[in-house]
Amino acid sequence: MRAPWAKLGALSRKINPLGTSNQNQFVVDIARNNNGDLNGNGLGAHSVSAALGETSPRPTEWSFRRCGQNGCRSTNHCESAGTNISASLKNGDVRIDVGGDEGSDLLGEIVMTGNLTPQSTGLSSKLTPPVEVSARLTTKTFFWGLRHLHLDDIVAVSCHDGSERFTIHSYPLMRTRWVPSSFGKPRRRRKDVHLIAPSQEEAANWVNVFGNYCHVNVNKLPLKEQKGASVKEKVVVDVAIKSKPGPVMLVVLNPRSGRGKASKVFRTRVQPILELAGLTLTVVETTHARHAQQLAASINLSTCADGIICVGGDGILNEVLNGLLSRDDSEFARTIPLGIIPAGSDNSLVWTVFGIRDPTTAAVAIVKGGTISTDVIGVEWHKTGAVHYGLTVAYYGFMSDVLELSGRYQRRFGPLRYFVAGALRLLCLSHYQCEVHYLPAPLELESVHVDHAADSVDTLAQETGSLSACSGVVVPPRLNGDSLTGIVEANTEPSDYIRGLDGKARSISLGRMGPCAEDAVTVASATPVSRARTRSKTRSRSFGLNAMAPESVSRPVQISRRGSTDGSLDNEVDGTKTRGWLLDEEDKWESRSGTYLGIIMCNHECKTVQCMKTQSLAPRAEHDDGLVHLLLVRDVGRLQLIRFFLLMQFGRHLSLPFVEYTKARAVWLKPAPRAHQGCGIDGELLTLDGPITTRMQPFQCHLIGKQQRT
Ligand SMILES: Nc1ncnc2c1ncn2[C@@H]1O[C@H](COP(=O)(O)OP(=O)(O)OP(=O)(O)O)[C@@H](O)[C@H]1O
Repeated sequence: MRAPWAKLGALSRKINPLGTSNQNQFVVDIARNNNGDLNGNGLGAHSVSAALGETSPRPTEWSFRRCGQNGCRSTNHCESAGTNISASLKNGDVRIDVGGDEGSDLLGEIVMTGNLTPQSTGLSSKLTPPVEVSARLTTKTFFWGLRHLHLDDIVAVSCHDGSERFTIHSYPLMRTRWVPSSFGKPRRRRKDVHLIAPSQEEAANWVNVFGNYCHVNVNKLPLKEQKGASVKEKVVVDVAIKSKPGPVMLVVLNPRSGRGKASKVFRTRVQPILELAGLTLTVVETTHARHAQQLAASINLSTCADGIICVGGDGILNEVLNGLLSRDDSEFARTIPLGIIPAGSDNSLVWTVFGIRDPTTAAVAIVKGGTISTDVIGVEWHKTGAVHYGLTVAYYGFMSDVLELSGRYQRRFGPLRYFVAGALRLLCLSHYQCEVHYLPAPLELESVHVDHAADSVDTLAQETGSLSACSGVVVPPRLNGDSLTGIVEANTEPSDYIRGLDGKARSISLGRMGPCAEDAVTVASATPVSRARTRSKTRSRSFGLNAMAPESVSRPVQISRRGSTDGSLDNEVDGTKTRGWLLDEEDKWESRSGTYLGIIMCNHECKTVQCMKTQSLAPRAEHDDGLVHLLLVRDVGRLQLIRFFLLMQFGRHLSLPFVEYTKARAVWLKPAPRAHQGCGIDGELLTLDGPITTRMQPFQCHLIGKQQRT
């Protein structure tokens, strides 16, 4: 692990405005400790010289200012991080405020300082007697002597009432010692730091302060630690140790996911972390497909109000989400945060949104808390009005065929089943005829989505009124009637930007496409006259022998809308009454028909754990941008399909001439009658027995954890 001093050294070199190599000309502001002792900050004279490089001479002149602020008189407690000591090395040019800058990601603000004796374990405890070192806890890191731990890696502190000992439990990233650093990846491993405070009160103080950042286990010191430790007779100390009860969560575990080792992974690597951090868990192992959905649909939510942890792949999370959203109290159910422990095959969501691919890191992230809100896509079956929700991707074509076949190889090949099924499907490649219509995202939505990433979609929907309410997308609150006109204009002539293609890529694609490509990429203009007739005519042509022939497809359906009592709108589509999906702003819909290899609707980037780090299905997508990222892959044969998947490993497949990429607000899809009828949503296989519409939902789902620091 790289020492922060090294970071500081790098920073000080970076910001030297004179560009000189003379490191003496710096003034370093060091957050003080109340002993007036620089060592107390973990930045002693040794550290400062280390920060400034080995060539720096030792500081010759130091000036100290004592704190004394806010009645700070404790011998080992100081919160006045703003008070600094200037350690003048020479005539200074640059100030580095080590203590005060939260954004610098260096050391954070000081919370507590003091002296502690680390207790070494094993052989080293016999060779080296314990030595008292200065310790410091900041808002980001805990330092003791020349060692440190990031607070994000600390999951709990254990102590005994009336003992001066306490133990910090952490899971930092560590390299295997005997493996050279250029090989092998650092992994999270448990590291317990046993410390002895000078007195019981000080130990209680330390534990209470740590309690603000992690769980406190009282009277649960590890047995190893208690052995030989002088746990004194319980005495009443002035400072009581505060320990809050941990969250109560439900764990839904799919024992069949991935290689079928989810149970083992959970018991050995995840459960110990969650229990150490004080979580009260109810573990349910699924016994059959849809078990998780039934469970989430029927469980008493008060038993898992703090969250539901899904152990498995994207499929099990999808089941839980759909179960929650199918409840009568779905408004409340969808506020329950969902945690993910990646033990499945793809684990696309947790890898893309959190940058997590191993169960230990995921468990630590859940323990540390926080949530990330992510969009939810809803796929509605027009015939029945049923809606299936997803968090990752919905697809039709080659990928859904592969998904269907891969089910047969789950036991034999585990996560590799997708490759096996993919290779087999490639050998006997099918052709997928379908009709697609989509509502492109307005330019404004594309450019402002980042501003609204933090806002709740619900709030925005309320602020923006009918447009967002109807289409289920986030519309910037500043849009008024005038700017809506702008959207209409922007959509009547879709720009390259709207289609997600830069000018160069677009011209290259068009150049390479030739007449055949033009056929499939036909943009329908607004044709309000005799819609119903045009539609039936179009359909008969779309699925005819020459499906790639140039054609302009008109609106897919005849819609009539009625307001309903609950404020939503009913639609009548081809005589079938459906609710909630609206082909609003009909004149803006664009249409495609023909033979495709894939129609892919992404909710986020859709990275896959099994592939390269650079792999991304929709490189421009964000998990909270309120848009469906649509990829249309035309039927171009095996070699081009292989090329597509190879370039996807580097996120460069969008520049292929047979790939059309669009940011959309809604997508209407209908496979040809005799075409393949399978559709995949987050790895769940569903049957298409008619047209479906995919669109963003006006609410988000909350995932437990925060993005991992790189
Ligand atoms: N006990 C079980 N037996 C058989 N199937 C199950 C069981 N529990 C869940 N399933 C089904 O297994 C499917 C796949 O589960 P999951 O997504 O967790 O694993 P995965 O497919 O390996 O991972 P990924 O979706 O990331 O590729 C789910 O759709 C679910 O319906």
